[in-house]
Amino acid sequence: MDDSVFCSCYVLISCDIVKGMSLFLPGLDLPVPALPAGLVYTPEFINSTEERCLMAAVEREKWNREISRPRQSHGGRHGPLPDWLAAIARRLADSGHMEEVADKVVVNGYAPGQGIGAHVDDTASCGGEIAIVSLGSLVEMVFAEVAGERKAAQLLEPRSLLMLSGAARYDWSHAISARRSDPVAGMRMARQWRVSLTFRTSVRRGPATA
Ligand SMILES: O=C(O)CCC(=O)C(=O)O
Ligand SMILES: [Fe+2]
Repeated sequence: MDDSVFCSCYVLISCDIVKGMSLFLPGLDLPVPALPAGLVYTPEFINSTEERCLMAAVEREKWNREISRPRQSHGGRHGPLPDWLAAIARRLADSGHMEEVADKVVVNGYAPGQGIGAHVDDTASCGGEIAIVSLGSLVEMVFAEVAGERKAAQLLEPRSLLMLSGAARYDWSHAISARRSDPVAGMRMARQWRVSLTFRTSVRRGPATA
């Protein structure tokens, strides 16, 4: 390889490592930041027909795509989950991905360029397992240790399932950068309209004691 090409590649790669981005570097034995414990990624959790049906169900919600990251809440204090979400919640438990059947779901819509800031999901109202099903577009989710410096990233492909529990749920924040493309195999992949379904369980509080 011409030295100047090698140098510019090396600088780009070094910057990516410093930023903690995920890398796919065939033939180069460079460290990739470790993912948080408790993060389990499953590609193709649903099939493409199911994805289309779920997208159609979501579209019935009449999204306002003009507002930043529109979202809809189902279940929990809003009542029982609609059938199309209850079926996925049941499948998450039956397939062993979740210990409990999720009773609430947030549906997030993202136009290209929209993201979600770094956060840890509310611990007072949500249990220890979070399941995110992605529809429509690939996106990179970034993770940052709350009481440390470590960072990591995971590509979320359409139809995938991301499970967060343990350290990944409580000790690391997760975020999606507000930008129009994501790094894939050394290239940039343009985002499309993306919808995520985030399944959680309500924390049930016992009766107050005197
Ligand atoms: O859209 C996603 O994949 C993540 C959503 C999320 O983190 C949340 O609603 O708390
Ligand atoms: Fe979240």
